[in-house]
Amino acid sequence: MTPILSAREVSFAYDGEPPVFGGLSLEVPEGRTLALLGPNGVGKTTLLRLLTGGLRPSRGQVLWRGSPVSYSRRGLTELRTRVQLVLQDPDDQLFSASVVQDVSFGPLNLGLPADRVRARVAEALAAMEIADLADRPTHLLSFGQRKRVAIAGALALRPAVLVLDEPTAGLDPAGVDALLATLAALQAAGTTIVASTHDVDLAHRWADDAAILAEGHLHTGRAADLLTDEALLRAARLRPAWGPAVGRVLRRHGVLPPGAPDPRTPADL
Ligand SMILES: Nc1ncnc2c1ncn2[C@@H]1O[C@H](COP(=O)(O)OP(=O)(O)OP(=O)(O)O)[C@@H](O)[C@H]1O
Repeated sequence: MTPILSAREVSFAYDGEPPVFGGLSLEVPEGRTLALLGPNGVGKTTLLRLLTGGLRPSRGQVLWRGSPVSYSRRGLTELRTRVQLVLQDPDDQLFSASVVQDVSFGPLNLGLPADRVRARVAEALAAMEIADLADRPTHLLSFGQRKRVAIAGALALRPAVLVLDEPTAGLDPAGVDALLATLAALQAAGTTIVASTHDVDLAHRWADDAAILAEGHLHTGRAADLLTDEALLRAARLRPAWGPAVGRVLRRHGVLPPGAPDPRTPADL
């Protein structure tokens, strides 16, 4: 099946800087969740910006449903109505006076009528559990609250692909659980989700597929396989996931039958 979004042999360098990476390829299958992992500064944000049209590859192509993305104003507008990037720092994303104004911005920009904008905003605020913040000035909110507002702003556009740069950084544990529940509901409704993270446990718990960027190479595969590859995780300065480590010990002691899957959470265990 043609991936919904892909990068083919993509290279990128910021102006006057050495290349961040060269010749990376990635396929994002429709309807699945993909976690992007790798050490600080390896180029995860850069890759996410390339996939969402914010940056243009120096070489190679980004493809939407198998067709190269057009970097014309129209091509980029089309891409961005389908693919939404939520930045790591909400302050790079939020600029309106109140929460409701910020979350309304995208749908209003699409030219939707006021009642549909209101419905989408209410739905996005409810999904991120911030309906009570609707009329608050954005700049007075906490970091985690602003992060949820930024995600709600993307959800209000009902993208086919939601791309999140370190979405759980700065959220409290209940906030992480709420976000994962929202992402699960979005995936059940058909949304494809890509998220970068340094948290291998989270990726193991959440993602179908994984991509690990380390030492200039992008390793891709099923999350269950990639996130149990200890040598690769070490090269990417990542800690092995909790679930596979526990699974290995339990198998060694005969508590878990050989073919049984690793636990993903303590509740699973
Ligand atoms: N606007 C920019 N101009 C020049 N260099 C940049 C710019 N943005 C990022 N870089 C450089 O590009 C490289 C990749 O940065 P990027 O933010 O993509 O990494 P990352 O993997 O997301 O890191 P982190 O895990 O710390 O968020 C880094 O060396 C960074 O210094």
